[in-house]
Amino acid sequence: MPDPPRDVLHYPSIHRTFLEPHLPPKTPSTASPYPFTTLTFATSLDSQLALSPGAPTALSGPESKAMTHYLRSRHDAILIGVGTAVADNPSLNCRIEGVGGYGGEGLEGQPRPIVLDPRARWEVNDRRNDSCGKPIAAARLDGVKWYPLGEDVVLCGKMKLDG
Ligand SMILES: NC(=O)C1=CN([C@@H]2O[C@H](COP(=O)(O)OP(=O)(O)OC[C@H]3O[C@@H](n4cnc5c(N)ncnc54)[C@H](O)[C@@H]3O)[C@@H](O)[C@H]2O)C=CC1
Ligand SMILES: Nc1nc(O)c(N)c(N[C@@H]2O[C@H](COP(=O)(O)O)[C@@H](O)[C@H]2O)n1
Repeated sequence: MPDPPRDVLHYPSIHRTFLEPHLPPKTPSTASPYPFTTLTFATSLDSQLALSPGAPTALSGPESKAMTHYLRSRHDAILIGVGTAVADNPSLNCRIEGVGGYGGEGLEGQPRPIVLDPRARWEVNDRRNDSCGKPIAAARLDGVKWYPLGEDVVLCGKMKLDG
């Protein structure tokens, strides 16, 4: 088996046990028509998300970063806004040990990246396709249509753009 990439992250089983009640069930439930959604973000002590608008800022320490990637492994998709896509050019893959590309096979445990981009500001590059191999879906909200930019369609339901 090839060595995992150097940026592989480890998340201890004791922490996984603690998180389990807050995670989507491993067996999908049909009880709700809505997706199981988890909001995750890092803030500074003075409640900032970034040093300034558009400045990529690493706030998480190693344990928190590993937890974020474990959460990614337990969700089907990871959704960000277009400002974040433009500012950070994020990978949006999962780098926890055991997922596809990090000791696992194929795309196992890799979330699908989704960028909410109602005015088509984001210039798509191929970085995310390279990193996790899944097509990217960018959503335009006007007219409640969804425009897939890869081979797949991601259906997230209808959304209304105010104003
Ligand atoms: N520290 C952390 O954990 C994180 C930090 N960030 C940082 O946050 C900053 C960007 O975040 P945001 O300002 O939230 O911008 P954003 O552009 O990432 O997210 C806002 C989203 O809301 C949509 N939107 C705006 N008005 C709307 C409306 N009326 N109806 C429906 N959708 C609407 C926009 O199209 C956009 O997709 C960046 O600097 C990024 O680095 C982003 C994610 C996590
Ligand atoms: N968990 C967390 N900690 C931070 O300090 C952050 N700045 C973020 N930002 C979010 O993660 C994205 C970067 O993802 P990749 O590591 O490139 O895959 C970034 O775009 C924000 O959504 N998160």
